[in-house]
Amino acid sequence: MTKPLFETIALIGIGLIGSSLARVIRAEGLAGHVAIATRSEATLEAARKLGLGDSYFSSNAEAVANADLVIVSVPVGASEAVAREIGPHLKPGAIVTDVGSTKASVVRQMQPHMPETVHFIPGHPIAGTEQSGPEAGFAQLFKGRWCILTPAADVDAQAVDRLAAFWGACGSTVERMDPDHHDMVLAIVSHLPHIIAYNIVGTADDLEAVTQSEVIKYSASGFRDFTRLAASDPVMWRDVCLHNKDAILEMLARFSEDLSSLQRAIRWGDGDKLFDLFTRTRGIRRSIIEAGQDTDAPDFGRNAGKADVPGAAE
Ligand SMILES: NC(=O)C1=CN([C@@H]2O[C@H](COP(=O)(O)OP(=O)(O)OC[C@H]3O[C@@H](n4cnc5c(N)ncnc54)[C@H](O)[C@@H]3O)[C@@H](O)[C@H]2O)C=CC1
Ligand SMILES: O=C(O)C(=O)Cc1ccc(O)cc1
Repeated sequence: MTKPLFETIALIGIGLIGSSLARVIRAEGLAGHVAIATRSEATLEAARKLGLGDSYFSSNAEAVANADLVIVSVPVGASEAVAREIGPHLKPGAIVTDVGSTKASVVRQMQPHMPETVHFIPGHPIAGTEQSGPEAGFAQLFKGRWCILTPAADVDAQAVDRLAAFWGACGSTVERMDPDHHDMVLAIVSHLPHIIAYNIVGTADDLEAVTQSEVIKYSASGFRDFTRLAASDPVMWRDVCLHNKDAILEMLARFSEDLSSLQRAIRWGDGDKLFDLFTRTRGIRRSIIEAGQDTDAPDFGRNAGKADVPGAAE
């Protein structure tokens, strides 16, 4: 039996991401001991029933006391409170990381509470679903996905390599990035799509009063895709919006400008403009699938040009 990557891992927060980590850590033998802490007693009890860890704590501070790796998996708005609690109890030499969907704000919230004796390396697995809670997790969640680490320039390189090796063992490919750059990129590829989904489903719900049950009755797959994203956890996404405010507002401004331009094209019957945009975006979808980034989608890459490929027929 090979030695685990870490003797003790503490998981703070045991929802979708924390419980998926617990499962992959167990499946891959990445820790000798997994300590779990979470805010509510009911969630801690659920984690215990699911057998996700080796020890369970109501106190975040107690859970981290002996840990070599601490992974904070809570809504980004709770990062400061957690860092304040655990800071004085961290073991010297420990690696402290998180999984939050925004990074600059997490650094601002957590860094001041980190003692100099620990290695603080923020992270973000680009992997998730619209589900939340400890029952929703699964060990394969991170497989074939990216994980972005945003360490400060002066962080110990060996500690960063060790954390990268951990994510690699979870099945992810690791990239390093500056926190502000991360926030700008994620604003367009993840945060805006969720905001647009919340908005369109909200608009349709408002229309429901006018159209009675037609919104549900005739909802086509396009609208259904939006409802999946719009079913994502309200606390998590409230916090993402509040904690990546600048980047999201900048991307929303760009988005609104482009939407106005599309609106004009429709109003003035500019079919060429519509056709050109729709052709360009179809190419983007295909290149994502060719790059193997969408495991649920039909494989345009292998079957390109064949008649039975959805969307390929002209
Ligand atoms: N859901 C997703 O698809 C993804 C989420 N993330 C990020 O992962 C983090 C966790 O998200 P999920 O696991 O989806 O959320 P979740 O709602 O499933 O779980 C959050 C957990 O944090 C706990 N918690 C809240 N405040 C706490 C505190 N002060 N101390 C200890 N525990 C506390 C809750 O009890 C719960 O167990 C968030 O920052 C989110 O932005 C990152 C990638 C994907
Ligand atoms: O469910 C989906 O489609 C997602 O986009 C999951 C997701 C949500 C938040 C993240 O920070 C990363 C991934």
